[in-house]
Amino acid sequence: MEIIFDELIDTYLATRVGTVKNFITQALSANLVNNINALYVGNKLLTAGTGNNQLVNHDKLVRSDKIYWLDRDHNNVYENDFFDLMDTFVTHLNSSCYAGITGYEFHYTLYEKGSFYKRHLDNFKQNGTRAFSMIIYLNAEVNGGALRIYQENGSQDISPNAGKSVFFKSTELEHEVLVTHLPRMSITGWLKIAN
Ligand SMILES: O=C(O)CCC(=O)C(=O)O
Ligand SMILES: [Fe+2]
Repeated sequence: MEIIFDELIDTYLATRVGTVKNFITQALSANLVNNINALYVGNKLLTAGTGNNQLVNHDKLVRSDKIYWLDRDHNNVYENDFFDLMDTFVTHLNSSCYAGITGYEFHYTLYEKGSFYKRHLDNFKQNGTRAFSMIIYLNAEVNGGALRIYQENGSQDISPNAGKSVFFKSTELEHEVLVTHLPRMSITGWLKIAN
């Protein structure tokens, strides 16, 4: 596991965008997909908003994904496997990079066919507890839906394949999700620092 964590951290340090394949196993990915499908059928997924907590706009021109927050209290074995993995990663990140992460939040995300998320920044420095953005992709099959990351010297497209994780500083990099031509599933989250 440490090798995978280090690849994510090293690619982040080298290029400001960390990526690694097989951050989670294909088996865990498939089980998390099943969870999203059950949430979808049970009508539990919420329309995602933009902006801060005081003012959440459900602006379908900006983003059209649907979300559901993970929680250990759900007592779902796969959700807890995911949290266990994240706890190990955060411990490793804090001890190897003094990152000072004190918490996190993660939601399941479903982009239905035709959905997208326009160019944005995940956090503005003023109210910043979201230090790092992290996405773990779950799709066995991908068609469209790349994550496009903008840097000064151009942009980079990342294909959202099952097991892959992406990691970058939330205040630093603008990015967007291109239109997906298949349902696109992921876990999206933020590693937080104390305010
Ligand atoms: O799913 C992705 O690739 C990125 C999602 C994203 O940018 C966000 O939820 O803020
Ligand atoms: Fe984002």
